[in-house]
Amino acid sequence: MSTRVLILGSTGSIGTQALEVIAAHPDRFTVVGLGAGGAQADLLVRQAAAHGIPAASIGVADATAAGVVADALDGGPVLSGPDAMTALVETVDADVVLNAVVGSLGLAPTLATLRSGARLALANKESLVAGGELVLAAAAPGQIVPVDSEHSAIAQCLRGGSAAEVDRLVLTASGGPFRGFTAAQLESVTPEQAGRHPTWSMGPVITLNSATLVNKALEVIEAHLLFGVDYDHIDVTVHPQSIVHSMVTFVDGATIAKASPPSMKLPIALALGWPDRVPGASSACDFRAASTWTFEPVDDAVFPAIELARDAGTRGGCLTAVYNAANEAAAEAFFARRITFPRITGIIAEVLAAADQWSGSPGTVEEVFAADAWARTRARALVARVGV
Ligand SMILES: NC(=O)C1=CN([C@@H]2O[C@H](COP(=O)(O)OP(=O)(O)OC[C@H]3O[C@@H](n4cnc5c(N)ncnc54)[C@H](OP(=O)(O)O)[C@@H]3O)[C@@H](O)[C@H]2O)C=CC1
Ligand SMILES: CC(=O)[C@@H](O)[C@H](O)COP(=O)(O)O
Ligand SMILES: [Mn+2]
Repeated sequence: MSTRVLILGSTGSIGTQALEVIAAHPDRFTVVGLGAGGAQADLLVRQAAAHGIPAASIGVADATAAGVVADALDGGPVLSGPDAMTALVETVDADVVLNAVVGSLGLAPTLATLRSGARLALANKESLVAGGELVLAAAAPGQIVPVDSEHSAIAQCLRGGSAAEVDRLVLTASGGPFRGFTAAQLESVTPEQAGRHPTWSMGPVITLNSATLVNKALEVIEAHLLFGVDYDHIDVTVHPQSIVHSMVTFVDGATIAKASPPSMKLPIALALGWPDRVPGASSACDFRAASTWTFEPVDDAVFPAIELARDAGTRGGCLTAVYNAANEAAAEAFFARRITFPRITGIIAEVLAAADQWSGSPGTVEEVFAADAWARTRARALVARVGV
């Protein structure tokens, strides 16, 4: 039977690649619903037409764009407004929900998916980082399948093994466009430079997060939550080729690595079809040709994002939500050229330093939203105070 897939964030980098995977495997997957923000209404309309999605199974956050989409489809209203993704999850019967929206606004749809019983193919790492233990508590065993390439790699390395055998998780990082830069050089880098990722083509926010190494920082928290491994047993190594997507070192000294050329189609297809692999999802490494893989330590003095995340994660509670929200606000300010690149992590550090009241475990999702809102307000105040 075909797996029914609901895609949140269908117009983005992950969403469009997921639709290509599904179109290439019509025998295995069927799209049953689409959701997006509304910035690309034309694309959403084309996707709906191509996959035969009725208006009732479409969600658009922006109300004006929702009207445009509904008019173009000529089939009645679409779900709209800030809760449209959650409403979509609650309305559309799906076996798998791919959460590929960007930012912690993905938290409510993540929780709605877990409530629905569908498998959550999770690209939106921010929802797990923000929701933390609350998300884990809402999930049935195995209900969350990671799409993020590193976590997909680790899940593959762990197949068939027992948790007691794991010694360390090793996340690989490309190092981003500013690998090897000094702190002084980072002072003058631009959003355009930060947008040129050396190995991956992705949406603008995760591309900037890769440049600051905040992406890797979020991924350390994501790995801690998904695999239950302590922060001091999670390493990050810079691997500029982005061929080894992550590794697991076991108690007997063995390290298992997962390697493939950099393409998100493999982890997307695997998460949609989990636990089965989808033949031809990506090309494979060609070991008949010479190649070189290198690994080097992170320069934590120049790129403090990962250490800040370890600290926030270890302090616990809502501080990972605070970390993420401070970053989202600071990234917005960097895109608007209101702050310099190093101020992004500077602001995260300052917000976290003042965030002791958020170190308790959240009892409800409203507490997470409150921590997120507090951190954004605080970060924006720092932006306004300092400027470029
Ligand atoms: N791209 C990649 O290779 C990888 C991405 N990820 C993660 O996947 C997620 C998506 O990343 P990516 O695809 O690159 O991002 P993009 O910016 O390319 O796409 C974001 C998607 O989210 C939608 N969106 C924006 N705001 C809202 C909203 N308020 N409600 C509903 N949908 C909204 C956008 O719709 P629209 O633009 O039409 O308004 C778009 O479809 C992120 O969490 C990222 O960290 C993880 C690993 C790899
Ligand atoms: C493809 C993917 O999973 C991204 O999260 C990727 O890892 C970003 O590259 P960096 O290693 O530069 O953060
Ligand atoms: Mn990743």
